Amino acid sequence: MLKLSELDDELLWELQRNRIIGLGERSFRKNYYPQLRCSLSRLERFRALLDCAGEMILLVALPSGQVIDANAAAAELLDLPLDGVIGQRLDVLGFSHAEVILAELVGEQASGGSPSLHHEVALQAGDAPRHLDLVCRAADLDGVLYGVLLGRDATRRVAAESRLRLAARVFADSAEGILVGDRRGRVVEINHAFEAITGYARDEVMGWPMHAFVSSRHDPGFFRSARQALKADNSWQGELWSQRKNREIYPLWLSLSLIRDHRGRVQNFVAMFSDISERKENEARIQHMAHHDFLTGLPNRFLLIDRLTQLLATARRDGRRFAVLFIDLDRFKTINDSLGHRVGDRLLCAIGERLRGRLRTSDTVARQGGDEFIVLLSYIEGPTEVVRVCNMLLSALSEPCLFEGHELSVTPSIGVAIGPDDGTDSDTLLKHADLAMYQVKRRGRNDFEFFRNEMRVHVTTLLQLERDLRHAVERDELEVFYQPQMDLRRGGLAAVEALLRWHHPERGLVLPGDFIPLAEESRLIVPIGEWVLRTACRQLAAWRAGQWPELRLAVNLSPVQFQQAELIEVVRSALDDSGLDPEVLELEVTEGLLMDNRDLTLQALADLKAMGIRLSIDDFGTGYSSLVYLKRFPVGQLKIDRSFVRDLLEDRGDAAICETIIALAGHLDLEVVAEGVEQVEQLDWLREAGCDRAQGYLLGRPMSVDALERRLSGDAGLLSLGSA
Ligand SMILES: Nc1nc2c(ncn2[C@@H]2O[C@@H]3COP(=O)(O)O[C@H]4[C@@H](O)[C@H](n5cnc6c(=O)[nH]c(N)nc65)O[C@@H]4COP(=O)(O)O[C@H]3[C@H]2O)c(=O)[nH]1
Repeated sequence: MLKLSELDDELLWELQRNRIIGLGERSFRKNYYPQLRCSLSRLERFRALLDCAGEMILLVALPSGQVIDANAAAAELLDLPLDGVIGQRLDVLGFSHAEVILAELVGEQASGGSPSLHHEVALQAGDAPRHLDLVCRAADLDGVLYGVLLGRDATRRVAAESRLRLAARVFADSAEGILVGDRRGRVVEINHAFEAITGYARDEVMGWPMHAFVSSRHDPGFFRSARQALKADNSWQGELWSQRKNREIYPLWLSLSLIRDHRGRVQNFVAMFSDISERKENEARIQHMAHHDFLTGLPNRFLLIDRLTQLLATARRDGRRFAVLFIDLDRFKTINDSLGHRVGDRLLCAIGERLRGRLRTSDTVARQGGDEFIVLLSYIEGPTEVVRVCNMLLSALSEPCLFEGHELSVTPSIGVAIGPDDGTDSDTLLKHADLAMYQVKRRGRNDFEFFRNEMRVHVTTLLQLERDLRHAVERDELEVFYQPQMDLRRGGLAAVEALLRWHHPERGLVLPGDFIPLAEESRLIVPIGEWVLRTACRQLAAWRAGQWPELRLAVNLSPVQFQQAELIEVVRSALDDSGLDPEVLELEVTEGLLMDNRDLTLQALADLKAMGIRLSIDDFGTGYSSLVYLKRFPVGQLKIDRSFVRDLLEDRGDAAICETIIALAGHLDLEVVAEGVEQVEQLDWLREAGCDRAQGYLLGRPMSVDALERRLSGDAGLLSLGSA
């Protein structure tokens, strides 16, 4: 629409003149023209006024909502030229709920009232949506109904409100506790999490000083440094001890910030914090686990080394001595193997408790693993003090413990090293205490010994022996000897037991007792055991093909060999290679192995049975046997330990044990072999008692192949004895 102000005077005149029909020129000029001129000017001023208004003004037809007129602010707000606004309907111009507004205006007018209606509408004008605060009113102009809409851009306010709402939501729902303080640090607002963490309700704490929540554990220096950081950076973060309403002290992680006004004056404090007690507990638990033995809860090797290092440092500084006690439990393995790991574990815990209970709190009791404990006696006055402690521990640890109906007792072997005299670093001290302990074991256990320098020589020898053993197979230094077993029922040679010998280049013949434990410890027994089995199977096949077609073979298997997944494959392949029938092979295992509940062992025992191999229990009667195991496992033979055979003629107890084992085997349909038969009388006694086989020096020592063949083919051989 053309504005009146834009028309030049002449044109305006023409226009007005044409409109005024029937008035004479003169009369018009005289009577109406000044009046008209005045009205037009007013109209023009009014128009300019509307256009100057910052608010949008729309005149819309009702009920259609078509814009009849609009001011400049409307065009600007709608982001359209004015003539793009006029003539358009409100909904087309992007007004949300235009229909509702129009209906309300019509309704209001119809009901006789015409109050202003307030609406907040969204306006989809241009790219960015805007918001308007609308004041609407219906107006009847000369009988025609119009709507007058005054609108103010509320986009910024709506956005600010929405931001505020969001902030309020975040504040309320935050899992972190939030406290807002005024410029003097008095609480003016808290959120729900604050209430949940501290136990205080909102109303209780309003106006409290913020420092009321900090525990008195902190010294003034702590607050000083926090204040300095706040001053410099407007924020501070750190760990803090706080106190809940129930007086519980707990750790929290706090972020404190300052809010300043435009002149830089502190207006508010905002404290955001989270309860980190759980995290701290977890950290402490992990820390504890990393430094303590899982089973006994005692310090582990890491912590032990740490304490040992500290003792060494103080010893260097102030010259005080301390003692390292290396404690190993005698024959613990037998208990573990025979009664199971559960009983073994409980015994270890009981020993740990006893050690802890008998020593000073300043001393360290650690578990190295297995049945080894280490005690650090800090600051000792002299050797007599250590002797007194060792004697006390010897008697305390050997007191019996009662578990699940078993009365168990173990004795300790204790090796002592004095720091820093016997070593200036932790490794050396531990090694020397270990060496001393080893000497106790060799001397017969259940005692203590101080480290001496000569002990080192012995250990070096052992290490050398282990090194040599590694090469023994490839250097062809090993040999299988065979010891005959006599059939006591029919006479004659029933079987041979394969027994390993080592021809050491410097030491000469080394017996198994001196190297099998080393081989087991280093797991060298696995390849060596395989070599023995293959060699013995080949030899048996040769003998069976020749002079002794009925001969059987007994081979020792170490528990360590049962820990290799390939054991069954190795046995099968040794049999296949030699062409032997599995029934002729007897594998000797210890009683303890049957009590080993490890899957690998149980599976291997079952597989051996399935193959048809006979299992023989070596040294029967010396371990913690349970008859249940004899039933449960595919045992075919018991070997009476030679300690019972040795004195059976003199000792009624030993004779009774031999009789009982023979009777037991009879009932369970097992074969019995008596070991260590050295006298003809023993042999006769065993035969009388119903023992199936005998083995011992009387019938032949373990021998090389040649020696055995010579011995058994001679007149004084086993056969002649057997027929005696
Ligand atoms: N005093 C006395 N002793 C007798 C008599 N008859 C036999 N012996 C000895 O008793 C041991 C019997 O073997 P073991 O109980 O299986 O005990 C064996 C066995 O447990 C182990 N061993 C030997 N060879 C092997 C092997 O190839 N593998 C494994 N894993 N262990 C083996 O070493 C142990 C000791 O073997 P050796 O020194 O050969 O000792 C042999 C044998 O020489 C006797 O009448 N009187």
